Amino acid sequence: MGRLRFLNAGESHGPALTAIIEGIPSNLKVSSEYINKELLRRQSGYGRGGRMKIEKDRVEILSGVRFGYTLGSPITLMVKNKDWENWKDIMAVEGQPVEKREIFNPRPGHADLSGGIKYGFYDLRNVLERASARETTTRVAVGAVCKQLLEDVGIKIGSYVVSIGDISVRDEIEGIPLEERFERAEKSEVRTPFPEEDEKFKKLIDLAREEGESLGGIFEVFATGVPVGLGSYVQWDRRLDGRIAQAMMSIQAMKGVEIGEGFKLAEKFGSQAHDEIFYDPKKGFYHKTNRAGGIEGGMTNGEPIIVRVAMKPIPTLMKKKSLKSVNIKTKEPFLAAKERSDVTAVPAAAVVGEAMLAFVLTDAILEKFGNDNWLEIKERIKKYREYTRQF
Ligand SMILES: Cc1cc2nc3c(=O)[nH]c(=O)nc-3n(C[C@H](O)[C@H](O)[C@H](O)COP(=O)(O)O)c2cc1C
Ligand SMILES: C=C(O[C@@H]1CC(C(=O)O)=C[C@@H](OP(=O)(O)O)[C@H]1O)C(=O)O
Repeated sequence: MGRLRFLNAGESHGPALTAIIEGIPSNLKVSSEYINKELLRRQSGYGRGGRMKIEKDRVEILSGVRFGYTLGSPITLMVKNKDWENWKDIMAVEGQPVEKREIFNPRPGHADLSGGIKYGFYDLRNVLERASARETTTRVAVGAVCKQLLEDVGIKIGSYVVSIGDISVRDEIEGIPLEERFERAEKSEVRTPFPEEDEKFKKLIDLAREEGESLGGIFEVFATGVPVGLGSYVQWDRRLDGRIAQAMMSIQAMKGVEIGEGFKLAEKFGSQAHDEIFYDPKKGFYHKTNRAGGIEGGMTNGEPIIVRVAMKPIPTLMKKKSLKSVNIKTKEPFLAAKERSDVTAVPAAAVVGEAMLAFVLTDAILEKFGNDNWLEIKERIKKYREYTRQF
């Protein structure tokens, strides 16, 4: 909605993934080390498949930065696909493939069939290469640039996993501060705030793997230190909750988004559903509850933003649990199965969710406080925070 935008490009097994971000102001300190840490976080998490053993994602900054500071010009980020070496002949970027390995078998739960029909391909690799969640690598790189901007003005973004399959810690997280949930999740192999309970989740994931099954789950992403008044109520497409929901739903396999208490609010009486307003001469207006998840009327209300996202189970299944499908050439039925896939990727998806929230919030910050020079913008944010306290 604002001026910030990014495009990414790249096929899952192509030579590299790239992203161009435009609209990041000048004079912001950014480091590739920070980006690489985020890329590593996205690659980890129990339940990932063989591909993650091959890739060691590292960013190369190709434009828009000099001496560690942004120029205000487009920033190009590139991550090479190590797996490309193994797929060169199949991907055949130029000319005829040396090895022709076409895919005529569409997998249920993927873009394969609709994508083939829509774009007129019988080789479904032409669809799956771009529909793959591999591209979320560069979303995380973009998000890492945005996070560096946000952190410079005291806005922190984090996430943690709430459930995988039918095991949930949703009730257990009540009462634990958001930042603590995040810190604890960073020590967990499945990214829940309870690393001591990892075995329970790992057992379920192992069982799913043995059965040729896959799992989905739920994660939460939050932002603290957010000023009041990002986004707007004046037009549908300026509403911040709508923008966040779109950003989350755009991640492969995400099927539901809630802000704050979300669907639970629907069951409550009004008197239990809203956040009462209080005033303190030192800190200004505040709330004692945060059922709204930090957003009212399409705008931030100064409380932490809390977003809950549901991911469906990974659609690629192993032989034992193959799903029925039909070959697009022969029209013969077959059982969809592959030899390599993640069993679950909820922990990784949470990191992608952080990146998407970082992007939407950076966009909203720049929309409200200006676009050109970060040093100027930072001053404005400081003054605005003071004004908010005194309002
Ligand atoms: C981080 C991440 C990793 C994923 N890994 C796999 C995978 O290994 N195998 C697979 O079939 N789908 C995987 N997916 C899910 C598919 O990309 C997704 O289900 C598919 O594109 C269709 O999703 P849609 O219906 O939401 O568009 C992954 C998704 C994410 C976010
Ligand atoms: C490569 C990544 O995720 C991939 C997402 C994905 C899919 O279909 O979405 C399928 C798998 O890739 P492959 O078919 O090469 O085994 C995952 O590994 C990644 O997250 O970096």
